[in-house]
Amino acid sequence: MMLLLDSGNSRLKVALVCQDAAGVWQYAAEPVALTHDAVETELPTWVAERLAERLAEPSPAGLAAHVATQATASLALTGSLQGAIGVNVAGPQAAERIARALLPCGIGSIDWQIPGDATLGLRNGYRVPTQLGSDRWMGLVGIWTSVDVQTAPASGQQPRQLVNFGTATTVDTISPDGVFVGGLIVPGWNLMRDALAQRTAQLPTAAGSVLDFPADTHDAITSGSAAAQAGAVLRQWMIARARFGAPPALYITGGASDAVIAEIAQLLALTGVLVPLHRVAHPVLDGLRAVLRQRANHAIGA
Ligand SMILES: Nc1ncnc2c1ncn2[C@@H]1O[C@H](COP(=O)(O)OP(=O)(O)O)[C@@H](O)[C@H]1O
Ligand SMILES: CC(C)(COP(=O)(O)O)[C@@H](O)C(=O)NCCC(=O)O
Repeated sequence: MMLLLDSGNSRLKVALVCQDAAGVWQYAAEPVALTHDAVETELPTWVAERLAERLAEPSPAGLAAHVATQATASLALTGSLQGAIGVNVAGPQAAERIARALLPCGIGSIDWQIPGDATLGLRNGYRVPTQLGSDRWMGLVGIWTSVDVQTAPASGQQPRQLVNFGTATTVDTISPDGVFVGGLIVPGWNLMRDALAQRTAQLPTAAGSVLDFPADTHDAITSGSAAAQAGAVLRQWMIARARFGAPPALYITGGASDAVIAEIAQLLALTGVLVPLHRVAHPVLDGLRAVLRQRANHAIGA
């Protein structure tokens, strides 16, 4: 079993995966999102509980408590974890905290991924490839390779766009021939509203509705933030459609997706083209799964 980590600016997303008979790394449990403040207490417990469930050991709660409080986990647990691979955009302190939290689970080091020129046939068009956020890159690898996305695939001629409504909002485009051609970084849904509340004298932290013609302060801020988020998506979608001559397939992810997805759908409907919005739960973790698979294939010479 391997541990996958997606350390974003707000939350750490974690998954345990194991290889099936076909060599595909499958989720062994539903991935979880933890705040960074909770990593030291909750991460080792979560890992131990999931491992214990998988190994069908008795008293998972007891084992979890053992791992959380002791310097070393039971041999059966630690022995079943082969390692940890991840991406981190939350800074070195977050990485250290995660590494410390995983020591009792038998993880001595984490294989943090950095974007390169190409991964699994997807080419990185960033001017300095390593400057691209590793979560953005791994998310793109995820929608480029994921089995789950094959259920809602882009045709070979279609560009693909991954929109991540996280702490920041990113809107990234893959050309039909497999090049990440660039993308937007926009203040995220909550950052936008927080910035207005913190940097103006009169504006509150808004709790309004998204309306066409907002007529009070809360609705005006909420609608304005949703419009800015959706406007960024629509801009990239229209530009990519013009550039590649085909409507991009849109993949939506991130903690704040629910707040804005209806606004995007409404704006896209105004374009007169039917554009399905594909929700993807864990594109970054999916990308990491694909990287693991590639490594295994290389190891056996496939
Ligand atoms: N139900 C929700 N509605 C709106 N925003 C949410 C909701 N749940 C989480 N968020 C926001 O989503 C962001 C975190 O999402 P996540 O995808 O984990 O981001 P990151 O990868 O940057 O850590 C935060 O800004 C958080 O406030
Ligand atoms: C753009 C991001 C802040 C998004 O982080 P997130 O909201 O997912 O936590 C992150 O991917 C990042 O720090 N990127 C480095 C700069 C770049 O991608 O150009």
